[in-house]
Amino acid sequence: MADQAVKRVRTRHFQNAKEAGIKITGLTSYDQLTASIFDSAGIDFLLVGDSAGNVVFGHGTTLPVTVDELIPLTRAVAGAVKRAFVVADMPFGSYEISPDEALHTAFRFMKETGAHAVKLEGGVRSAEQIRRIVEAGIPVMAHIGFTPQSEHGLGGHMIQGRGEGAEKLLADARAVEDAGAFAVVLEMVPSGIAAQVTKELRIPTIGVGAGPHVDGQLLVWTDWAGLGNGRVPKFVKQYADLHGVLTDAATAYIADVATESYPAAEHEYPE
Ligand SMILES: Nc1nc(=O)c2c([nH]1)NC[C@@H]1CN(c3ccc(C(=O)N[C@@H](CCC(=O)O)C(=O)O)cc3)CN21
Ligand SMILES: CC(C)C(=O)C(=O)O
Ligand SMILES: [Mg+2]
Repeated sequence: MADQAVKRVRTRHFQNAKEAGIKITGLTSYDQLTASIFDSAGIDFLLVGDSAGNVVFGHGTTLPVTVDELIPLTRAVAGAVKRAFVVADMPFGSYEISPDEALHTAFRFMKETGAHAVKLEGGVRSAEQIRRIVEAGIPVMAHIGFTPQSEHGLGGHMIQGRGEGAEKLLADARAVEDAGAFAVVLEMVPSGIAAQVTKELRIPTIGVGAGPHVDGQLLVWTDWAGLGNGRVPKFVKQYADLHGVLTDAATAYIADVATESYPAAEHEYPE
């Protein structure tokens, strides 16, 4: 019985962590195996990101990803964790039209997946959506700075919040806090402005390429584990070389099968 008493991470733990100066850690996950590994290791939250468009489905951007595609992935992750807080990323085209549309999409994720919160992109422009979802009792993680769903509008993978952009970033940060977001992702912003936003807000800031002076960090797990083809954004630290490990394993397997080294006696069923 005792080991069933793993205390789940909840929104108040994000707030408490900020107040206590304890860093929050997050990774993306899209399947039950990685979710279970990261959860057991003690990660605080898992984001089922629309970055699945890049890393699961092989699109060049997140734009083609649909709610129907993310729901089964999110259900797999939410079903695998004992402690981690699971955030469902709302994809491009599933919340922008109106607060009603945003709430409808958030309801789908909450009812059909077991996620604990939703995330959507945009500051001032998404504030009414955030407010509506929060009023329905669903926690919202906001996402400002570089917002990948707007990459064509922003002109590429551009650092946000520099120069004149600092005021816009601060306005976006204040807007999502006022709208009731429990945390905010700051993506690809200079460390100084991220530090300023972090100091000004009561809610925790989660950095993705925002330097160390934020309340938590988040990375796309396949970048972090070196599973991709080597091209990762500057802000990524690769903690493993899964691309190399799996390449070596596949090469060895192909050679073993060719030479009948695999299967060996221990892999055969007796007559
Ligand atoms: N695998 C993956 N990792 C991510 O971090 C990520 C996704 N996919 N998909 C959704 C968004 C898109 N993001 C990205 C994608 C590319 C860069 C990038 O290549 N940045 C370059 C500089 C800009 C450029 O030349 O395009 C860098 O070196 O930081 C950054 C963020 C972050 N998110
Ligand atoms: C990069 C993070 C913030 C994200 O939105 C995603 O993985 O989709
Ligand atoms: Mg995303």
